[in-house]
Amino acid sequence: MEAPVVAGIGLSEHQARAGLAEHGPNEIQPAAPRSLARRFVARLANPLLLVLLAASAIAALTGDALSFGIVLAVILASVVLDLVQEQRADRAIESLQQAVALRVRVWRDGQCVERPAPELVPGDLVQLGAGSLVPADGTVLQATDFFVNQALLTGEAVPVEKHAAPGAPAGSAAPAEATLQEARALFMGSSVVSGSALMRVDATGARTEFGRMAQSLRQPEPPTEFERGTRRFGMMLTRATVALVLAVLLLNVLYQRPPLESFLFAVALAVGLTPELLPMIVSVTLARGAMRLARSRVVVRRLSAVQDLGAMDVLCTDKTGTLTEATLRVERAVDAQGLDCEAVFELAWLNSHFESGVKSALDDAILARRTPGAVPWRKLDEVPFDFERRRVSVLLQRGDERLLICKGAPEDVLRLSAAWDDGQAEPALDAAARARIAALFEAHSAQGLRLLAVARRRVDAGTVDVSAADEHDFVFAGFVAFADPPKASTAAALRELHAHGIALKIITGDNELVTRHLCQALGLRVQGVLTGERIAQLDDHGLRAAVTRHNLFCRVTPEQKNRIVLALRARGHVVGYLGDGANDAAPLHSADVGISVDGAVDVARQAADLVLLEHDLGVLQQGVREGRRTVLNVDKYLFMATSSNFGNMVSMAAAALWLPFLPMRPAQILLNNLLYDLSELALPLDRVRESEMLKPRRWDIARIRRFMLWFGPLSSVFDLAAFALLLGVLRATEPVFQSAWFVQSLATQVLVVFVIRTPGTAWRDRPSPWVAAASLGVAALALALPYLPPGRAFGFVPLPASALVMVGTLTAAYLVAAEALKRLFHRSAPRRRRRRAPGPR
Ligand SMILES: Nc1ncnc2c1ncn2[C@@H]1O[C@H](COP(=O)(O)OP(=O)(O)OP(=O)(O)O)[C@@H](O)[C@H]1O
Ligand SMILES: [Mg+2]
Repeated sequence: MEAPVVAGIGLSEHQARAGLAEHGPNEIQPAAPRSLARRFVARLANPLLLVLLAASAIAALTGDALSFGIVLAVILASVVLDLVQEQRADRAIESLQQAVALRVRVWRDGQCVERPAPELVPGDLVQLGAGSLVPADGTVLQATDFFVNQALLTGEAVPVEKHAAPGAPAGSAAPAEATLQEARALFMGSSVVSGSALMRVDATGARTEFGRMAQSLRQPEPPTEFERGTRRFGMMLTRATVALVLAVLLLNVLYQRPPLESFLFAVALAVGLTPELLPMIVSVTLARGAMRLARSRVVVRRLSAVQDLGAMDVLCTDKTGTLTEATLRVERAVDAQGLDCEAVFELAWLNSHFESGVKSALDDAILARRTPGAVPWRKLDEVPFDFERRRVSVLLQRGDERLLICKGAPEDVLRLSAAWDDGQAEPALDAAARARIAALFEAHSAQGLRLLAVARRRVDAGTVDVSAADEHDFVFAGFVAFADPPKASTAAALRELHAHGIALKIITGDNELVTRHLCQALGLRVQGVLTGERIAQLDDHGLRAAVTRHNLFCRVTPEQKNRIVLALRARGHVVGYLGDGANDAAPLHSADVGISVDGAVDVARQAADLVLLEHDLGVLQQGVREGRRTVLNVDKYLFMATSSNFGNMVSMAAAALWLPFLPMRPAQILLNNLLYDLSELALPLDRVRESEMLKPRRWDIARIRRFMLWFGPLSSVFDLAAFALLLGVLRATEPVFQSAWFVQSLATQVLVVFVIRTPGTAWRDRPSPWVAAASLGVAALALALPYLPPGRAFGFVPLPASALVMVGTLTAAYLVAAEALKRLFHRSAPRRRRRRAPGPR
């Protein structure tokens, strides 16, 4: 149906629902709804499990129905365990993310309402204003001074003006091939720089230009360091597993063991080796971190950002509203001679009043100082603000009089001025006058006052529109000075970040003097200042060399902000970026962790991984700690998986060769594995040592590999001792051997957590009660199983006293040895190069 053009009508909710059913949600890659059933199937599609199922089904056919039943039950139990945990975490996160999803103002049933962007359908009428993201492809129906940035599609950062095509029948369909240059065509992914417009949605989701482009490029987000690490680790174990299984199979065939049982044994070993809980442990720890952060009103939009936050060692931030109060105050308005002057303020006020771009904190302060009365001026046109020009001009009319008023960064406005206003006349702006004005600017800046310069020019009565080319030969009027005090909480928050090993860099569009003053107020040591001018002369290589030495970047353009972040990343830093403006969108996106605030413009908020709902930097430090906790707890899991668990499986494979029977039956191995997994469920809840929290925590696969090489053999030594004692001294029968070995293997695997979980002394560093309960509980269960009826089903028999003593002694000895080895391990840790973090004195 044809959408009516009149704002105030739009689609009805009924039509919108029908449209949604027809066209689907307005999303580029609609997240496939992952039902529990589908996840379940996906999990079962693990080739290892399938092979195991098939093999035990064959075993069932040959008469061993019980072991098939057990295998099936154990597999189901572990898959369900995993799924339920993951599903719960996902739910909680999703509901959090709803809170910061992109919302649009759309006309429904004759009223302008706010709706999530995915609910838009073709035909919807959408209201756009400065700072909005264009949520779909469409046509401009009405516009006032409406400029958009289409850089995402064209790569060109200069804002282009869009308007309803003159004479075009309102509401007519968009041409089939709407080109980007077309003045009334709007495209998803562009952002509104200034002005306002009513837009009719023509295409949504994957059918938009942006959707098509995304489809053809289809660049999945590059995996984070953490994801790469876990994947590589998984590969490493998989390779080890495959080699082991093949070797066991081959040798069993050589020894002419029963092929089916050998095969089942090998596959069960492989299942035991796979850290199948790793994805769940990672997502549950991350989700827990995210939920804790939510309590401090921080919304995590990308879950793995929590971990990146823990790894972050450099935080870049812009200045206004993040380090300083969100609201500024006009201190004074002065003329070119430094005298208080209301006329200067009046010009600034007119400029802010008529400007239609994103109202910055500076505009808010100007507008707040005076209550608007009747304004004799009428606005004709505007050259909107952008962060490259750093100024905004409006063209006003009063009777025959036409005035172009410009306000912006003092250096630039001064450069564009040819004369100055001394109250009576307009003398030329000679070198002496320029020097005087520059000195005035510096004197104010050095007191921490932010200055905007104001200038004007009379233009011919015939002029109705202006562009950036008209911004010249101004008459310099004066300055408006703003107080931009640091937030009360900032200094403490920065000290905390510093104590946590994070270097701070300020990247601002503002000038050096003001920024230095702020640093002083915050007690931040200035290591070096790099200005936008200087950065423009550096190539990427030069910038890379410079970024680490400087911690203040002033008068930089949005593109330079991005270059700085990329240079820091290229130097191997894990970079966080905190910002709220349209000029922060690109660096927010390219940083490892983009952090924005709730009041930020849409582009910035949507580019961020984390959104702070509360304007308090203190929560950042809490986020950092959550991130580090995650990495540390995931490390514990991996240390566990690579020490006893891995060692036990390897020993079993080796033992299978010279034992007259299997060291454990396939079903017993699976049960062993399931119980071991159970004991680890509480790991995400574990405490971590304070000393461990104070350094950035990066994924360190080399360290885990080293750990494996130290602890794997230790475990094997004790395993082989057990085998030798059981067989040689205790003369154990097959069921006794298997029962005893089951108990010992499980006890060592689960109890070693108390040793591994801390680099300190095991008994001085208390674990979370959950972890303690889970480990002790599983160890007790293992001990009890041979005496319980279900244990019989698995082929366990009660242990003779001698076997019990042996198991107890060996387990205790193993734990003591592990504790000793751990100290050596942590003491011998290769020292990482230390980076000096600039920060508070
Ligand atoms: N509304 C405005 N009108 C005129 N000039 C402006 C306006 N907003 C910003 N400017 C100019 O552009 C410069 C850069 O803008 P802004 O300070 O917002 O950049 P930023 O990099 O986000 O810095 P900050 O750290 O202060 O947030 C300002 O220092 C000021 O000179
Ligand atoms: Mg800013």
